[in-house]
Amino acid sequence: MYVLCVLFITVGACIYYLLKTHYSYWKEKGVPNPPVSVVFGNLSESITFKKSLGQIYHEIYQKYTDFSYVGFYKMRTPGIILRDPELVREVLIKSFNYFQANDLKIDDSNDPLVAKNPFFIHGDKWKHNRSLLSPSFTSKMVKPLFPLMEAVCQDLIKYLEETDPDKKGIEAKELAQRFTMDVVASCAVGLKADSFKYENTEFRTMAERILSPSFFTNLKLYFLFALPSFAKFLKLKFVPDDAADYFRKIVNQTITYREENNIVRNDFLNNMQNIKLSLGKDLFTNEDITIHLVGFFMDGFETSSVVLSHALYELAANPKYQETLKREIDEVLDNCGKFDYYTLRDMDFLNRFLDESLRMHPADMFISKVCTETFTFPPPTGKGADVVIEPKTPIIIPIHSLHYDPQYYPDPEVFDPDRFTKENKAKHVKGTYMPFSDGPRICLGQKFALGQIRAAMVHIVSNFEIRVNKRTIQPLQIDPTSTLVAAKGGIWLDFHKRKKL
Ligand code: HEM
Repeated sequence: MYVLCVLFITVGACIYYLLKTHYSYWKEKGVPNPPVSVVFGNLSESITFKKSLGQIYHEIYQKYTDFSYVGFYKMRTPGIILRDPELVREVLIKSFNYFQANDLKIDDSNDPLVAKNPFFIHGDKWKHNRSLLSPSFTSKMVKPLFPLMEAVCQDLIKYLEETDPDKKGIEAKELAQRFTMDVVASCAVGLKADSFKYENTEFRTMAERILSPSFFTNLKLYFLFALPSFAKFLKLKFVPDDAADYFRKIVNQTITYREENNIVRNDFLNNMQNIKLSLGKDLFTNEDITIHLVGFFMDGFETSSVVLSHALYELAANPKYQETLKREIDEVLDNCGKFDYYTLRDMDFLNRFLDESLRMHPADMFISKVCTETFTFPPPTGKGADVVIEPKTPIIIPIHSLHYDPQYYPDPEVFDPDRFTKENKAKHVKGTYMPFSDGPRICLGQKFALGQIRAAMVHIVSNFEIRVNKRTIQPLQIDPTSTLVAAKGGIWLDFHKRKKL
């Protein structure tokens, strides 16, 4: 018994020593890092969902003010959190080739419908797919989709007119999800998802199986982001089999119907059919089309809902800006008679407002790249030896932290659209504002996303005065269980119909 105890303690001590020495990686390189817990590194509070990964990175960013970057341990893997905007630009733009991969591993054979989504791939495969998709996301291609977005805006207004007569409040994220779901279904594949009419259409149920935040989706995404090897072992996937089969069926049926009836509709599916025609059906198959359609949905639905719901909150919380926007809308209508893609794109106050809302509430608190070839960083204090960054090192770009750093945005908690006047924008330090990221991998769907968000905001403010319902926890707090940014307790708003003059 005595021998067993000694053996047990010795083995335990050895394991502890090995784990502890493993965590000396950054110290040996002269890079500061916060204290670690054995096994989980710096992520232990995220395991229990006490803090999200974004919140943990933000706290580290705020503590190490004298350094251009900080080391940390993603479980046992040494990673880096950038603090210096110049280094952020180095990683995202100037030395893109060394950091071109996102830190997310997808098992192609287990998750075939995300295998070619640009977000998850890199190298030549990424270049090829990005160049195939890019033409579908230019202003010229998004403009014809505007009438489809407007049709959904009409459904949204009708829904708001008929819902919540006793003003218990409408949850803005849920509202925004219905809106973006219908816009994506219509603009991607020509389907009427009817989310404002019915609670559970098949399209909505299947689409929500992919990304809509629930406890299990968040848990699954957490494993995929923080413990990719474990996620692989469990065979976790972004797109469950039934949802994958449903989208395959929709694509095959719609393509067959359009081909047999010579139907040409200005939408994403039509662009994909044109690629199939130019490359040939063996090089670009219906499965490829399904992959890109699901990608459109995965990349665009939840992100746009987050941004729209927070913009609606800021309108409600700042009545004077809401009235300024209403006046701008009235002026545009007086001058042009109606909205179109370009008139909304060029509305000065609307854009300043949205830029500021995206500063305070970027959908992703951070993006995570991974070093693919050995690279050298200057020393984190500016003095001493350069630091060699080895392949496979995760590099965190802390979008939220840069947006809230008072040296770049004074009084960062104050909502102020004037930060984004033309003159003030020119003074921003490069590399400090990036709700859509930057460089060759910058969000492909930015124009589409902003188009639909502007359309919804303008239609809502034309018809309703928005106020914050008392169910909203103010100031907004970040929900630590959510992968993308979400407000704890939800964003509850009242919509009061404006009287027509
Ligand atoms: C307001 C809504 C949106 C926000 C805030 C947003 C933000 C982002 C961010 C931060 C990235 C990461 C870029 C990087 O890895 O450096 C990204 C990538 C991407 N986004 Fe968006 N996005 C939005 C909407 C959309 C929409 C509507 C689509 C398409 C319909 C889309 C398609 C993509 C794609 C394909 C990528 C991967 C690009 C690449 O790696 O080459 N996004 N987005």
